Amino acid sequence: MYISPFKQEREDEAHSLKEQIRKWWRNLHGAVVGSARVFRLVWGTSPKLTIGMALVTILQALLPASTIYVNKLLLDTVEHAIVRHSEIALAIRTIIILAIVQLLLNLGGSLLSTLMNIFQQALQDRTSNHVQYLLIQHANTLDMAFFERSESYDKLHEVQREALYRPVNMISSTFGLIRSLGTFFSMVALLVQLRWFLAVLALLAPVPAFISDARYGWKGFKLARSQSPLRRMMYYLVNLLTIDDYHKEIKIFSLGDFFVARFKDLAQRFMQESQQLVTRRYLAGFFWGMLTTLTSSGTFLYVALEAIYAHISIGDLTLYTQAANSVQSNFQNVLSGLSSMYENNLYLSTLFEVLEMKQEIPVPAQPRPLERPFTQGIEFRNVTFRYEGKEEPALNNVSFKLKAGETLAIVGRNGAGKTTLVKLLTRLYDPQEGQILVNGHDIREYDPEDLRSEIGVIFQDFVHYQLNVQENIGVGRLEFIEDRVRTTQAAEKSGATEVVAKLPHGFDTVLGRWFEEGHQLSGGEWQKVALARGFMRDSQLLILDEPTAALDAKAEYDLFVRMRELTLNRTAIFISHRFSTVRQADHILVIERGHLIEQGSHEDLMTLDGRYAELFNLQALPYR
Ligand SMILES: Nc1ncnc2c1ncn2[C@@H]1O[C@H](COP(=O)(O)OP(=O)(O)OP(=O)(O)O)[C@@H](O)[C@H]1O
Repeated sequence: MYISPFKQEREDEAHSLKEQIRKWWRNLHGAVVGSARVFRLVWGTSPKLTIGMALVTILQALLPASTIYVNKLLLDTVEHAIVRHSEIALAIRTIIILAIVQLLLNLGGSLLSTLMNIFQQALQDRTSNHVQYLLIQHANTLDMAFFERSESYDKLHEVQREALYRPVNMISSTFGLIRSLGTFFSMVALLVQLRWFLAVLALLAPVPAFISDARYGWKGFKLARSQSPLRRMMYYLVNLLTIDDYHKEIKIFSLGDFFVARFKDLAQRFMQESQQLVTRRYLAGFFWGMLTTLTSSGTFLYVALEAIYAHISIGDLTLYTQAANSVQSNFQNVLSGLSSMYENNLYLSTLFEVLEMKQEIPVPAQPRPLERPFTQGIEFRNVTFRYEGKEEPALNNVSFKLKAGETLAIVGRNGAGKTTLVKLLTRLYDPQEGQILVNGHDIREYDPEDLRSEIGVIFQDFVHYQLNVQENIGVGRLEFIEDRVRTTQAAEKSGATEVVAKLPHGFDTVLGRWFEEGHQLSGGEWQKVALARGFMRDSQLLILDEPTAALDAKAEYDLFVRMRELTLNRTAIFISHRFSTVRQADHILVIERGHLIEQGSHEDLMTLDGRYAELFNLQALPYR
């Protein structure tokens, strides 16, 4: 059967209209539910300020109708006095009283808007701090996998950009809505007394403008979402050019202009897309707004004619025109309040989405306590792990055992899967297949926090905390963050003592360049400080991911002399590309593209004459 494309289009339109209405309803419902959630959030920030705002709103709602009514009374009194000269004295007294009431109402109005500004600003600051607090507190409970998804960054970025001010916006639009509704109904009551049909007209005129505005609000949100990666890239470029860590390389490779040009390019694209939408939004607003203006002018003309024919008084005329204008503008406020609630709700739904995300690594209901000391070491049983979105496993069917108190070295080329093994052992991820046992039990039986507290890890890309040395080392064990004796001991173990000795305020020197009087360290010095952090813990398992990569030959030698003592009776794992380090381990794993291809002691592996022997000889070659 042939279906005319036009008919099809109309059917599509009808279908989409139905869909649209359904969507509208859903969105309106969402906005109301959303506003309840936001209200709880803002209330949680400051109940007093929220109540203050609510009270001011109610008073503000009733003010315009009162002012207009007093105006009417004033004009009617004047008209009476002009017509009937005999009652002039009484009229003057009434006018003075009414003028005082009007003055008080005006002063009251200014006072209320001043109070509103104060409450709103105070609530705004508190709420954005509160939201930021909730956000970092929640982010702290999320897993590594969450932080590795680009859409997580988009959402976090959107939340940081929008969700800090939107809750108070939402509340003020809700209160604004209540205020407009209050004023609106009081005005309608005034208006209906005179001519009901003008009230209806005033009601209907702003509807198209509202529909158009809400539609553009939705489009704006969709655009902001789709532009999120673009914005993040811009943000990243700003970071590249403003953070000291990157500056050196950018200067030497003369990359500055290149990145600035890229930023400019992106900014232009970004501006073009969003400006087009903003222009269309305001033009549509202007166009539909004209309808309201026309209605308002028509009303005025009609009422003026009614006054000329003496169907209504002069007081009625002013009441009528002011009330009609006010009904229109307040109805428009109600509708745009709804549309802005809806828009705010879209952005805030991302905040709640992030806040509702749950930790994916399951924690057992009744975790098994970890024994001290470990008696059974570590075992990987047929462990296979794939990163999200990757086909090839980063670790494929890996099995090995390590006795308690032994040292293990892991070698392999870049990207072989060494760090991944450590991440699995510390439960930053769970393997898809196989089991990891610590002290004879699957690590999933332990509380991840307990497990991690028994492990001291220093990753290859450790954090350069822009804090003082004491804290940089102390964060290794928070309960002793201020304990100078312990941090000094840890620094001795890692070789950081000589670094500290050179600093102007010793342990109290702030490291890095971000804060005032910050002192920058060299790569190897930072590594010694980070290592000290690892030694702060009296953990049963020490893991060092390329601990000597940034150390000079003497520092590396010293560290390993100490390491023997330090790891005595303690299980230790280190990842290293330096075979002088690796050969000292009790057990060595050779990993290649996720597979464990060889394992044993240095002597075993040299006798085997396989990949380990090949790599070892390759590294030894230049020294022969
Ligand atoms: N977060 C991640 N998401 C997806 N893939 C990852 C992630 N981290 C690592 N990979 C991939 O997993 C593989 C193993 O990475 P891993 O970091 O374990 O290697 P590595 O042996 O420690 O390398 P290197 O010696 O360079 O530090 C690599 O192919 C890497 O691209």
